Amino acid sequence: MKYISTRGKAPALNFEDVLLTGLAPDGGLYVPESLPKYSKEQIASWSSLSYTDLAFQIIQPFIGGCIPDDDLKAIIDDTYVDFRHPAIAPLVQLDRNEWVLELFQGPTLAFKDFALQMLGRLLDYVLERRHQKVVIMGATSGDTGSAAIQGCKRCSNIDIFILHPYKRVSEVQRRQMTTVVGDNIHNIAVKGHFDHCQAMVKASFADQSFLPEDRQLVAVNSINWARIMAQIVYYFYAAYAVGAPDRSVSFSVPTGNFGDIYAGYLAKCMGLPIEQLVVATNQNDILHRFISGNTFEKHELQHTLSPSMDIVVSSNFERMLFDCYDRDGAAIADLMKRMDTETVSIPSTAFAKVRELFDSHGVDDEATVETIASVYDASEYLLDPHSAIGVKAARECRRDTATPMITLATAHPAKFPEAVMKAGYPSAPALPHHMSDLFELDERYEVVENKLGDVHAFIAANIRA
Ligand SMILES: Cc1ncc(COP(=O)(O)O)c(C=O)c1O
Ligand SMILES: N[C@@H](CCOP(=O)(O)O)C(=O)O
Repeated sequence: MKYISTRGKAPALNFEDVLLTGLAPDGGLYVPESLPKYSKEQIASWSSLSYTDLAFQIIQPFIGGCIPDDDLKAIIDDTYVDFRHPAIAPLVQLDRNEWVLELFQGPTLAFKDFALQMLGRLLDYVLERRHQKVVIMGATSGDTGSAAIQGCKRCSNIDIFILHPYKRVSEVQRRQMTTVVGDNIHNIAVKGHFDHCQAMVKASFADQSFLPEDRQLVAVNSINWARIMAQIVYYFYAAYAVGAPDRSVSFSVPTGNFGDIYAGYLAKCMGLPIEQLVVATNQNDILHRFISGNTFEKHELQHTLSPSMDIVVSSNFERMLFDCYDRDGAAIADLMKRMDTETVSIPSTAFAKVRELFDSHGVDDEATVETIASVYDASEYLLDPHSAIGVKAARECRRDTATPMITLATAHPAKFPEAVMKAGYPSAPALPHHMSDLFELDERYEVVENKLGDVHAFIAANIRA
């Protein structure tokens, strides 16, 4: 298996090299040169596998022989041992043919754990084998950061630097990052918003001269292909539970950086019968506006009750557009440049493909709170604000009620007490037992101006020899 850049000008890499990078040198994102495609019979043959056995079947072809099968199996098994539910990704029924897939049963209470607990183990394995040390630089709106720190904290070959927007993540999210002790772990609170943090990470891949000569940057954001790969698995797993592949299934996905829903799109390309893929956004609705009207226009970032999705520029949309442009790297490079500075529409043939693949809906704070309240009233099920956006969008976009509609519940409500209490829930939802001392632990983080030079200086001063 080889990986190529969406901008067509970078050398193809194998899995191990793609794991140890972020953006391609031409500024693009790596994608598999070709995807494995499975028949209905092949997909049916995996329907009774455990989560980890299914993960092995889905992931193994993407590794392209870089990791022996037995070692890969051990990594996958170990990844999910700390998940609190035996099903790993349990499905909960809200109504007739309406479900939520709980992706928050991992150690840091968000869907990011599915990929980042695996990424940490994959990196540890590969770096030990290569006797190599790397620097991780990641941007977070709250959830990627804690999952990445949790996944990488024991890796002696990694120094990890996580940038979060100062005062713009929930207190639980901040403490999940800043209370983890380790001289290889650094939290940087940038006086800006998530897009500033993400832009700094991307710019750093283009010029790594701030690092010592023997180090390279590795991404933990979903620009890293390995993140996407691990997220494909739960689409298959959930679909089996509601009758696939004999029956089609639809998914609604709370969307920010477009990584999670892109994994769903890949599952569909691999043969899973997916009827609808609903892109559910908050008020930062650039994707909803684009999908519904073919106008890509950046608005100012808005701070919402679903802060993890307070994102303007969605990294992974480029991977999607690459396919809609028949994998024309030069055209994507030009489009991306224009999307940076102008309002853009894409040619009707490419847009028709986008429309065929996705439905979308934008949900404001008021509707988010209403959805949390109405679902709780109807079924005593407490949604976090991001998952509530998914449920609301699913209800708005659903084409038929005969097809099961699964909303990805991307975070635990205890991470976002403000939104949940606005919806009438009487108190802050309890944190799971393993986090019960979160508010008693000391925090450590550095507040830094929104300047790339200041961030680089902090990183350079804190990399271990
Ligand atoms: C809780 C939560 N839900 C949804 C999302 C959106 O996922 P994606 O960025 O993969 O679109 C994020 C982060 O981006 C998140 O943290
Ligand atoms: N919501 C994310 C933002 C970063 O997205 P990623 O999936 O590209 O890492 C977060 O919680 O940090």
